[in-house]
Amino acid sequence: MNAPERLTLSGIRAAIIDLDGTMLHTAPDFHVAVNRMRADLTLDPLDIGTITHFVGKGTENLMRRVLGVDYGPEEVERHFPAALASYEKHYHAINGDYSSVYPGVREGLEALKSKGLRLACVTNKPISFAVPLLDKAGLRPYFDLVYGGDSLPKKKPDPYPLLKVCQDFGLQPAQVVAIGDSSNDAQAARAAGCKVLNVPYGYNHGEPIHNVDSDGIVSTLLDAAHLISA
Ligand SMILES: O=C(O)COP(=O)(O)O
Ligand SMILES: [Mg+2]
Repeated sequence: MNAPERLTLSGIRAAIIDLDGTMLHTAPDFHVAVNRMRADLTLDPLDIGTITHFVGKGTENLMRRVLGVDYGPEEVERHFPAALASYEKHYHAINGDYSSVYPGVREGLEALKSKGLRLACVTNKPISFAVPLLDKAGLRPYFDLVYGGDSLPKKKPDPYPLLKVCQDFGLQPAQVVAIGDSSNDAQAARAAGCKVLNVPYGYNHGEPIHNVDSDGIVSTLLDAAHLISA
């Protein structure tokens, strides 16, 4: 990995930006919705740190992990449909109410746009959660494309969503940089042949982001924009 101060990425025409843990601090939304679901199932609440470590691989995975705290694999599957229905209802009801936009996000998106880059948001969050959240935060207008975890046949860390964006934009993967907070984003980008930058402030499954193979760690999206040129 290059030292951030010497890192530059040139020949970049588009950026693919992750949502949870990269643009928005959504952990408090997950915390509220998961615990309302758990209350419906007469389960005790979990602390925010435990829930946050389970975020990143989509809603179905999150449900299995938060049920797995109490149940073995068979019981998890038995309770899964009720848990998912309850969680979706509660998440929709509070989506964005407890979230905040991280510092440097708006400025970073502005800077990337002013460099002439096209922007896509690729998240493992379901699309029916992702678009209203981006709208509420005022970030939706920056993006030419938004793909959720259920928009395409495969989700990150599979490279498919990133390759789909490259194809949609008519660009080679080497002309595209992915920016995200987790190993999912980095693995998807590496497998697609895209460049990748990580931010250190998000949710990397409770693991240090420094162990993830990327082209560099940037402290904000604005710092990322400063390193990128067309
Ligand atoms: O909802 C998730 O599992 C994480 O979503 P992300 O891909 O935006 O980090
Ligand atoms: Mg993320």
